[in-house]
Amino acid sequence: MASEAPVPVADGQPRTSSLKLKRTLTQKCSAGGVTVTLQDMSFIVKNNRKGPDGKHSDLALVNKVSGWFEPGQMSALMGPSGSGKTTLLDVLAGRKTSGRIQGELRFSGVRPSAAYQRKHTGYVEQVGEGGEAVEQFDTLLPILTVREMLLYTAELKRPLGEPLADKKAAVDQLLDALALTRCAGVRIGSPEARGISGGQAKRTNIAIALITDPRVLFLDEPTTGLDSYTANEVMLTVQALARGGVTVVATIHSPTAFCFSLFDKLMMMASGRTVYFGAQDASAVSYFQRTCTSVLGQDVEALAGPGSNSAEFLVDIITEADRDGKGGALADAYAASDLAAANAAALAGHVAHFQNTTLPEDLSRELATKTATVTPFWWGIYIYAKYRTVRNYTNPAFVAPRVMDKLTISLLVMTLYLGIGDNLASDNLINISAVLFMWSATTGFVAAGYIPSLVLERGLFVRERNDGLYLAPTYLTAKLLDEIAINAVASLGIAAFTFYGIQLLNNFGLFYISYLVGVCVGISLAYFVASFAPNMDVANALLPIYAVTLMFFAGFLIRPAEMPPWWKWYMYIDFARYTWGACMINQFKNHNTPWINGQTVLEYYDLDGMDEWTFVGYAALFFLFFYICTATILTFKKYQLR
Ligand SMILES: Nc1ncnc2c1ncn2[C@@H]1O[C@H](COP(=O)(O)OP(=O)(O)OP(=O)(O)O)[C@@H](O)[C@H]1O
Repeated sequence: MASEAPVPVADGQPRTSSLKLKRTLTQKCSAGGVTVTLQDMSFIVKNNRKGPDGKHSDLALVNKVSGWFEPGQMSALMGPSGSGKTTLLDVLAGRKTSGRIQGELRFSGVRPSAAYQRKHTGYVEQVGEGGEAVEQFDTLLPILTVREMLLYTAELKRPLGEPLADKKAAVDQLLDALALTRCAGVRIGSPEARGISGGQAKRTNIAIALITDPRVLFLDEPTTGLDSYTANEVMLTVQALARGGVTVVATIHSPTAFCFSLFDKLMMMASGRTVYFGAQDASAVSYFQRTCTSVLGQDVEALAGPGSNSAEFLVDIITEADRDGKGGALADAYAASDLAAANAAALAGHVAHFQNTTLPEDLSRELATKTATVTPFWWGIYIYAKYRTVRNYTNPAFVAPRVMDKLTISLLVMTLYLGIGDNLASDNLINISAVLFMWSATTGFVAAGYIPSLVLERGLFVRERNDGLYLAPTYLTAKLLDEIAINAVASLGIAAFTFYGIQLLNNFGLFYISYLVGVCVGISLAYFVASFAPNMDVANALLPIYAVTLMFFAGFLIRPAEMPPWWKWYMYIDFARYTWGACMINQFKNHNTPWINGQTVLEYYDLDGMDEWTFVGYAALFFLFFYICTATILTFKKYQLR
């Protein structure tokens, strides 16, 4: 493997069109690169440890860090574990959801909008921490192949007006550049049904971050969990991107000597402060040799002898100093050094340069963007259906639970109550009321089956929303439509089977629609619970408790007239009362026999004078209510406190 020398690319200047490394990588974007400047950047949180005064004081996880990252170069953020590298990267990429940011962050001299940072920078999150390759799948869709995953992302994140052929070409280039062509047609898979390898999953995540040809690419621990060959290969590809004009900043822990040699610039941190910012070459090692001798009183010359890995040497001496409580002294030494003075002058030069530079129009527009997504709401729904719904509907693991739950209940109900529906003898009325009650109330219980679909793909949702693929309501609507369509078909067959098997009376259409509305309310209820429950266990415990309350207050187990006044209100917010009530009115209205007057039955359950379609409408309002609540939670809840 061989690396390339940096090619300076000025801001606003076209990036090089192609590069020959191990593979050819073509940068389609001819717009300019971006220089990221940071002046005295701090990130402050409330310390989660109480101070001597018993209070939680402010703590700077990143403390007055300054520097710049240029297009065409690859910069490494290094330092001991917990030194604030990821925190700084999150600040640069606009991914912080808590804390206070201070200082000046500018992209090509412009303060970027939050939407710009999310939409136009590529960000590969740290996944697979501790070498756990499995976690790298959390942000990918197991049902899609690698190519489909990239095309799905391209269709959501690249401009709507771009022809599909161009999007496909961009995907093919990325597959080639990241050595994913051989596994392009392989399903991504999951821990249960393995598809691609951990290294391929990592490279797929990088390809996703590159799908829009971003001008700036942030990578958090891109080589974690990869073997040294794959790590080198991935970083070589990233270097090719940098040489193509992308500004690359990566946190990196223990790079191989080869990986480390690919970086042009180094920002070393300890306890949130800069201890070195400068070139990644022999000067970095000699800087620390000098500093350690003078500041720490340690002769570290021998450690960096020939053949030693300089990345290891640098991280080791900083980690050791930090553990000995001398990280601050290293940071002070840097602040007082000639290097820091030269850096400050160079940074001031960069800032001044941009004050006198007119940026290309498209770059200025990008930097000022206020919209978080590239494509509109309806397109998000269409793309979800095109890639995910179509695949879901041919996946037995998706279809079977959605049909089997209804089929099982229907078979049970049918065989238990066969042919009793048109027998209005007084001793049969309770059976008819009971079967309609069970039929309606079970929609709340079976809804628990829809919880995993939201909880288990939370990592994916957070990543895709952060990347600006869609807004929360788009995702929620697409998922609900996916569920409603399959449930509408399954419910039709099963409702017909039940209605005619039991020989219920009056309008089958009402019976079917009221059941379908009940199923839809159940799904939106499940999503609502899944949206705020911290995990599957909590969600699975909450929903059945609520479903039990629905049974009590529907008006069958205790009649409304006998409900204590302090509980009666609950009946009105019980959607099972409306779906069951609609079926009861449908069954008994206008049915008078020598033995019984249908109206009397309805009066007995306090359903007289009600309209069945109005009841269905009331039930549908619960769907709307849960939908609005879920969309609000998905939009505003900080699933990752970072
Ligand atoms: N509220 C808080 N109070 C005190 N310390 C905190 C708080 N939030 C985060 N930290 C600490 O801030 C530090 C910065 O974490 P960060 O993930 O940025 O480090 P890192 O250098 O990327 O580490 P690693 O290499 O292990 O990923 C950690 O030591 C973490 O424990």
